[in-house]
Amino acid sequence: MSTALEISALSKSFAGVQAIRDLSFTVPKGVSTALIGPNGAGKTTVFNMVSGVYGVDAGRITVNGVDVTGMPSRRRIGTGVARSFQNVRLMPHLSVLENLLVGQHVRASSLAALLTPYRLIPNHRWKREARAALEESGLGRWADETVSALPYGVRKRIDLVRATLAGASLLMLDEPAAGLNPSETNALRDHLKALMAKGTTLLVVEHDMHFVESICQNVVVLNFGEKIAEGPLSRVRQDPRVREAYIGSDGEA
Ligand SMILES: Nc1ncnc2c1ncn2[C@@H]1O[C@H](COP(=O)(O)OP(=O)(O)OP(=O)(O)O)[C@@H](O)[C@H]1O
Repeated sequence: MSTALEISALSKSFAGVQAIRDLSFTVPKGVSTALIGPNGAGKTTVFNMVSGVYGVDAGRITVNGVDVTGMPSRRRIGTGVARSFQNVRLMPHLSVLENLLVGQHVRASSLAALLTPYRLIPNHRWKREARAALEESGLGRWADETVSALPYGVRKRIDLVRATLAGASLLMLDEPAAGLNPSETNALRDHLKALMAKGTTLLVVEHDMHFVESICQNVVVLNFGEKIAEGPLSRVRQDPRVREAYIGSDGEA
């Protein structure tokens, strides 16, 4: 089975604090995976290294077979990885469609393509694709609405459409269910399942274990920057090291 993400012997410290220590794990294509662990375990640091926000002190990161370890953040999208942040990063004063078109620019193959005035071309290919992706996700009716006017759960899902339109086959989600009400959580879950059915692999940091269980086939557990367990959630939550790590933390495993 080919791999969407391979992390090998990764380490990172900040001013003497070892945030990640000799971490290795693999996300096979099609096996959506959750990175879990108590607060401060190092989950966000891993996300930041995979997306290129932080450099690594040691180790290697491979996305879809391409070594991205020293690659600038903006070039990593070309390898098929995209990240959705906990706080949705859409431009609030633009319409949904405009936000998606801004995201599409990362796909521009040349300066000429980048400068194409898509606003002046009513049926620009990117516009058609963006509308089709919104329709497919059941979000078509919001296409021309200003983002700031939309409910949070809808914005969150538009952010997913943005990431996948930009060509992501490995989608990293930072606490996707945080701040959503139950019906928004269900809509998000359905949306993610539809993306997975189309071949997207997820890497998720999430504290809601019911949500993790419903979308991830595998979990990797971190504690103090080290991997302490790996496997299906049902098995991992029985692991004595995992149970011990969560005692005294406000998390739930
Ligand atoms: N930019 C930074 N500067 C200094 N220390 C940092 C930085 N980023 C993370 N750390 C430290 O690295 C460790 C891991 O933090 P990280 O945010 O990755 O954990 P986490 O598992 O994502 O936690 P949470 O569940 O609370 O978000 C912590 O000790 C944290 O204080």
